[in-house]
Amino acid sequence: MRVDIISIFPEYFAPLDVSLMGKARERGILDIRLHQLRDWAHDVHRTVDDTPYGGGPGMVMKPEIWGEAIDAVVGAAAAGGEAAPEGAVAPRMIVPTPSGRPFTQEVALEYAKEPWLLFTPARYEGIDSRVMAEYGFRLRVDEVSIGDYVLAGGEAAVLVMVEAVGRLLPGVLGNAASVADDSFAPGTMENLLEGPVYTKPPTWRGHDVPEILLSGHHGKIARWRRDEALRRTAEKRPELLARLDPDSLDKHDRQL
Ligand SMILES: COc1cccc(Cn2ccc3ccc(-c4cc(N)[nH]n4)cc32)c1
Repeated sequence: MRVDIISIFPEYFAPLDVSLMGKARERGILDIRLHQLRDWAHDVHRTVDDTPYGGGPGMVMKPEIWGEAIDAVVGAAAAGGEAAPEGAVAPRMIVPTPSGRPFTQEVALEYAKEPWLLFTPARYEGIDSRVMAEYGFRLRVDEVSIGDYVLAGGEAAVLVMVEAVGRLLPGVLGNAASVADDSFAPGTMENLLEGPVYTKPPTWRGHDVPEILLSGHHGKIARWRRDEALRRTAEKRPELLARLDPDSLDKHDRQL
């Protein structure tokens, strides 16, 4: 998967050089390319923002700069300037914003199927809306929110999304099963929160690991883990239980 990120703070993405994402880049599973938006600002101060039409606080990011940057990044492939990933003529353009559709595991799975993503994290009060209109159809623009709180810009949201999507790509996680066991992943534990996890020592500062986990009885362990997931979900995210397929709950589940 190719990932292009256009930002006035490309240094914000240094974390993508380390850990799982860093290894995925080294192994060629992820091809992440960073672009400094100001490289397409031609005035001496490399200005990327201006005052909002209609007045109001803050500044808005200028459409011309974004248009030139996106055309350069996307056009280079479309113009045959370089091999587009897996024949993709154009990327999916993803715009982080507080007013977007919720970014969920389902959306991460949707993005993980794309050969090429273009992230356009903004600053100030956002990007002139005509940019999303200009590329809406051709780049299948998706405006997404990573949560109901307001960040200072889109870069942190891009870090979150690249990690959530990157870990789903084949070969990135050592233990492929762990993706299938994710909370919110389709399958037996879907839409349930993770239960508690333990490792050695069996006792630590007077806290014992639940006996069942030391029993070696895999059927009972699986049952205990599902019970804990159901309990934790009922306690912390009851609304997720309402989304569960009733047929996926057995007699034992219903007794909890
Ligand atoms: C656009 O409307 C805004 C209103 C007030 C402040 C800001 C700040 N800001 C600028 C660019 C930007 C990109 C994403 C986010 C963001 C995403 C989520 N889930 N929270 N916050 C916030 C951003 C924007």
